[in-house]
Amino acid sequence: MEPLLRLTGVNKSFGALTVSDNVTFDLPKGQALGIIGPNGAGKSTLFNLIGGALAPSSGMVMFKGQDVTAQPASARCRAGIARSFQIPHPFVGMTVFENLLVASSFGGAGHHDAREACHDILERTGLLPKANRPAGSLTLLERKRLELSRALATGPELLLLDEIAGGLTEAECHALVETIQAIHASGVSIIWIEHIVHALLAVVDRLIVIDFGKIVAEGAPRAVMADPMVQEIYMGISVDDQAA
Ligand SMILES: Nc1ncnc2c1ncn2[C@@H]1O[C@H](COP(=O)(O)OP(=O)(O)OP(=O)(O)O)[C@@H](O)[C@H]1O
Repeated sequence: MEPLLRLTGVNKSFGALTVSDNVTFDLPKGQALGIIGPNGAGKSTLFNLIGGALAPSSGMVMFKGQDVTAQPASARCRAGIARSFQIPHPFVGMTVFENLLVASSFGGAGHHDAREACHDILERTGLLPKANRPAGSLTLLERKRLELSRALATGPELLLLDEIAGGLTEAECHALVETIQAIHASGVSIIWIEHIVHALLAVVDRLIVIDFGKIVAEGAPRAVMADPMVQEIYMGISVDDQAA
């Protein structure tokens, strides 16, 4: 079966710095994929390349069997790729509901009734009680939920989540994980970059590790995390320390 997303030999450099190094992987429809790696490894850049904020130096991005490599972010959003950003930047002077209405007008969801669709999304993400509040008055958790809601309002088939659990308390993180699990269960495919590994492992079916722009490990999440090479790269535990 054709994958939902296919990256083939994707390269990106900023001057002499290679931040995406021959990245190749498939995302089957319905999968939740986690991406981890040290700071500066090139994870957010990969989202920029998938979402269309950046064009690769070489390589190909295919979505639903179409070559989208040359398409801008707006076209990829209409095609069904939505993204949440590491630092939420809602329209702070607008209400939560208005923020969703704006997002829904950019996507390809083709909602029969956009207001009803936005209402339903806020109910799913737990933000309905805040629908008429200005986005600028929200707490960090609520802003993260709004970021997620705005991405959902575009009607995505693929949701890219960039460190959405960062900065939350343990209880807030747990609540957000439950929301993301429900979104995944509703049929949305997910790629989630996250440093909070236990949150990631509660959702994803597969894990990719990136270091210096390269995929260095890939597979079943717990097997990948148990790989001594991954522990050395990601957690600073050297293979020698473990042997000692
Ligand atoms: N537009 C740009 N111009 C020049 N360098 C950039 C640009 N965007 C990112 N970089 C550099 O590319 C490297 C990878 O950045 P990226 O944000 O993709 O890493 P990351 O893995 O997401 O890191 P973090 O976990 O800290 O968010 C970093 O060294 C960063 O400084």
